[in-house]
Amino acid sequence: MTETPNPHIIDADTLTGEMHPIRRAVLALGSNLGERMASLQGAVDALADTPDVWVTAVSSVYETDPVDMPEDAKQFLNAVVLIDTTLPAATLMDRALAIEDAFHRERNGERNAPRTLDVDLIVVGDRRSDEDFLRLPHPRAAERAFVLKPWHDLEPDAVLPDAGPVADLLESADQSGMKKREDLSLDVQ
Ligand SMILES: Nc1ncnc2c1ncn2[C@@H]1O[C@H](COP(=O)(O)OP(=O)(O)OP(=O)(O)O)[C@@H](O)[C@H]1O
Ligand SMILES: Nc1nc2c(c(=O)[nH]1)N=C(CO)CN2
Repeated sequence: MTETPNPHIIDADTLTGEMHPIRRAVLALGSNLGERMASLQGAVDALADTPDVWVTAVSSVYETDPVDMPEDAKQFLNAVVLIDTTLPAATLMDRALAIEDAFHRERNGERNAPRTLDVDLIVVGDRRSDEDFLRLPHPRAAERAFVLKPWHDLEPDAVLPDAGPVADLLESADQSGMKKREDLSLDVQ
């Protein structure tokens, strides 16, 4: 499937018209509604099926207390996926939103609403962006244990640009309310 970059954003790569370099990206997945594992596995499969995206690692699955959500919000399953990609970051964002939509993600305009599937771009190579449509690095990743812990499991030496080593961020983050689900795992095709 060929995808068109979001017309509202002109990626630096798009302007050059050159072959895109391969970049590593870190994506965070979350689900707290419906068939949570099916949604997370579906997201991994959809990423793996995306042309010019190669899934290189998938973390363990963590069950986590909802953070900054309504009191009656249900527990999340969270995981992190590492990919290599030649897609421009804006195209990857479009793809992430399309994958969320495919899993019946309903948007009511509220941030932090319960969701069948959330696909967040945490970092995409050294790409920086400060648009509403795409902020990179993800502005709230540095304090989210549900992102940092599975990422750290996969890449103990990872660094979140502008924030610091993931290991240090994780030490400062609130890790209560999250536990590894040893009985669950995500497959990579
Ligand atoms: N790095 C990013 N990853 C995912 N979505 C992003 C990113 N930067 C900007 N967005 C935009 O944010 C919107 C999605 O917001 P959403 O409702 O999923 O927020 P949220 O998941 O509730 O909160 P949070 O952004 O804190 O995870 C989309 O329109 C998307 O284009
Ligand atoms: N535990 C947990 N809490 C959240 C999550 C999430 O994925 N897991 N996502 C949010 C908005 O993206 C807000 N709060």
